[in-house]
Amino acid sequence: MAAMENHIEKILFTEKQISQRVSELASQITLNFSPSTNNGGGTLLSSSSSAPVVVGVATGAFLFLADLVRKINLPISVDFVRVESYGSGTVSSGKPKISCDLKIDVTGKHVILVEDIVDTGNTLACLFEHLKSKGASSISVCTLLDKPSKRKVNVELVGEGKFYYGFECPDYFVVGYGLDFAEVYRNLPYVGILKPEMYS
Ligand SMILES: O=P(O)(O)OC[C@H]1O[C@H](OP(=O)(O)OP(=O)(O)O)[C@H](O)[C@@H]1O
Ligand code: HPA
Repeated sequence: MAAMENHIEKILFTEKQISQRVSELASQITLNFSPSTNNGGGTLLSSSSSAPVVVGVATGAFLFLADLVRKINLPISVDFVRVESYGSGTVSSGKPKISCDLKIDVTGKHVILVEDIVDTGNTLACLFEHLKSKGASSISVCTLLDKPSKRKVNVELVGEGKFYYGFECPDYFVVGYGLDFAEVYRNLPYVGILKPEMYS
């Protein structure tokens, strides 16, 4: 067994499960943002409506974003924003800091924020305020993991925005597929829990 795998207590979501779910999410997004598609969810984007700007929240979303956008069949734009609130620990500082802003002007655009995980919701709340102040016409969220048991803040979706999520995450601090502990383990191809001694 490779060295890094020896650090893992349990795999929660396998590479195959993640890949399958990413395809499903990409299909849903493609359908919901296709011009003149009445997708059953009530959204009807006119053919003049521009394709969304997909914004990855660095660093954690980098793998999910890369896999997701390759499966979205729309002429989207891609950008990044960097927000930090966990540092090298497992508890949110409660004060996310935007340390790198978007390059693309999102005024009047549909934005899809791509996250690896929504945990307390602090990061999302901070980004929503930021994107609203920039005049995005709708803000959706697409997160691989949703951890509702830890939620402290809920955001109100903007415009026709929707909340897409891959899996509900149990109440553990998880690593892999972009998620880190102290900047390590992001390159694991699956999501899992570390052995207790690894967190110390
Ligand atoms: O809902 P919350 O409690 O705010 O947690 C979610 C955020 O925490 C992590 O980012 P982090 O600040 O660790 O930075 P990183 O993406 O560089 O790992 C994760 O990537 C999310 O962006
Ligand atoms: O469970 C988690 N793992 C890694 N990073 C995180 N950021 C918020 N929650 C988590």
